[in-house]
Amino acid sequence: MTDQTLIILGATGDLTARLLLPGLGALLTAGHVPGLTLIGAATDDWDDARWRQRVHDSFGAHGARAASQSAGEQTPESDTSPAASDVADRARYLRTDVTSADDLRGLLGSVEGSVAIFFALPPAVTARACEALLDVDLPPGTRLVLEKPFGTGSEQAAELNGLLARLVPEEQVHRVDHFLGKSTVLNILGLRFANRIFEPLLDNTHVEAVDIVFDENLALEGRAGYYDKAGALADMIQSHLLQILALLTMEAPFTLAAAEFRDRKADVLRATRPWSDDPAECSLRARYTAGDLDGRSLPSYADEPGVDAFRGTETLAELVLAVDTWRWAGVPFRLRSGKAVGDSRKEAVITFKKPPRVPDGLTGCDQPDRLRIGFGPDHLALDFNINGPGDPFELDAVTIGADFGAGDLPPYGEVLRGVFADDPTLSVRADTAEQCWRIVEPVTSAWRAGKVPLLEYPAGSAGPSLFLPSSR
Ligand SMILES: O=P(O)(O)OC[C@H]1O[C@@H](O)[C@H](O)[C@@H](O)[C@@H]1O
Repeated sequence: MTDQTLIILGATGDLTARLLLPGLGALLTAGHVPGLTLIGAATDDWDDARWRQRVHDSFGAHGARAASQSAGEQTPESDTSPAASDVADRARYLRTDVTSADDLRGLLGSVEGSVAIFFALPPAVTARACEALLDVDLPPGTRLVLEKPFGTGSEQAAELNGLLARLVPEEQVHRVDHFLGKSTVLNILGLRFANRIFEPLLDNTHVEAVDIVFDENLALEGRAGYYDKAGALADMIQSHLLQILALLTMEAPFTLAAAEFRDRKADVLRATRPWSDDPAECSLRARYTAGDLDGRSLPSYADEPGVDAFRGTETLAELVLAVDTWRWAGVPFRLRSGKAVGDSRKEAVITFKKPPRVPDGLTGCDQPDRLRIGFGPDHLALDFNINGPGDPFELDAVTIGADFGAGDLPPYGEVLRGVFADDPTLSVRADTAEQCWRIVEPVTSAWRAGKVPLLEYPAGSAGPSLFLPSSR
C-alpha cells in the first residue's frame, strides 16, 4: 500500500478533537493505515508540539484505547497504542488560511504519497476552501472528505457538488455521515437481507407505520456556533435519520459494492416526500426552555451562550414522510429528533398491522407486533403476543431480544477506513446529498414563513409529538 497522508483542515476545532481523531486512533490501533502521516492545518497559532499533544490526548482519551480494549489488549489508562502514538509523534501542524490558494498550495507541496483532505469546517468555509483548491494542483488520487451538513439546501449542495466535480472524480469525494459507520445502522442490512423471516413482512401489506427516533439527553453542550445555524432538522433528520430510512426501505442490492449499494439507497430517497402537502400537518418544531435533566439544571436554549434567540432555531423536530414505492406507498415514516429530552430514545420501530382476525375466545392483550432496532444501546427486539402463563386463552405481550454488540471501530473509524481504502460505499453520493435537502425543503420553507409554530418544551420533559395523520 502506498504511504498515506491525512490533512485535516480545521485541525484545532471541536469535531477534530471529539470525533475525528478518536476514530483515527482506533483505526490505527486496529492496524490499518500503517505509515500514515497526519498534518493538521488551521488559522490558530499552534506549533507541532501543541498539535501532537492534541492528537495524543484525543487518541488516548477515546478511540485508540477503546479499540485495543475491545481487542482484548491491556493498555495503561492514559496510553495510546504504539501504532497510534507513532503517528501522533510524527504529526505536523501548519498554520494555514484554508481559504487561500497560496496557503493550500504550500500545504500540499509538503506532502508525499496518497492524500486525503478532511474538511472539518463549517459548510460556508468548506465551500470557500474548495473554491481556493481550484487554483491548486491536487496530487493524483486526492480524496476530499466533507462533513455534514453538506451545503445549506439543495441549491447550495448542487453548487458545492459542481465545484467538487471540477476538483476530483465523484468516487474520490467522501461525504461523511457517521451514522453510516455505526455498526447498529449497518446491521439493518444483515437483519433485512440475511434472514428469511423479516424481509417478506417489510412492506405496505404488513407494516402500519415506521418511527425513526433519536431523542437525546444531550443539550447544546457548547456547540452554539454550529448548531444555532443548523437546528434539529438539518443536524439529525436531513442527514442521519434519512440515511437510516434509506437502509430500512431500500431494495436488496446484488452486492454491497459502492455503486449498487448507493444506487439502491438513491432509488428510495428519490421516492421520498413529506406525507402531506401541508407541512403544518406533517411536521413539528420546538425548542427547549429551562429545566432539570439527570440532576443538571439546564438554561433555556435561547439563553445558552452564543445563541441568537431571534433566529428561532428548533432543538426538536419531527417530520412524517411518505416513500412512494410499490413496496412502501401508504406507510407513514415518522422521523424525530430532539435535544435535552428527558426520556432518551434512539431506535427505529416498525409497527406491524394487526392480524386480520383474532379468534373469539382469545382475549386480553392486543398490542401490535413491533420490531425495534436500538441505536444506543445497540439492541434488537421483537414485541408480540402469545398465550402466556396462566389462563391459556388470555394473551400476554412478550419481547424477545438480542444485543448487536459494539462494532470493531467507532463510527468515524469505520468511515475513515473507507476513505483510506478508496471505498466510497459508506459515503453519501452527490445526488443523494441533494435529494436529502429536496425532501425536507417544503418543510423548512413553511417553517421560515411561520406556517408552523415554534413550540416550547421544558428541558428534561418528553417534548411535544405529532399526532400521526391518517394514511392516505
Ligand atoms: O450518537 P452520536 O454518534 O453521538 O451521534 C449523535 C450526534 O450526531 C451529530 O452528527 C450531531 O451533530 C449531534 O447533534 C448528535 O448529538
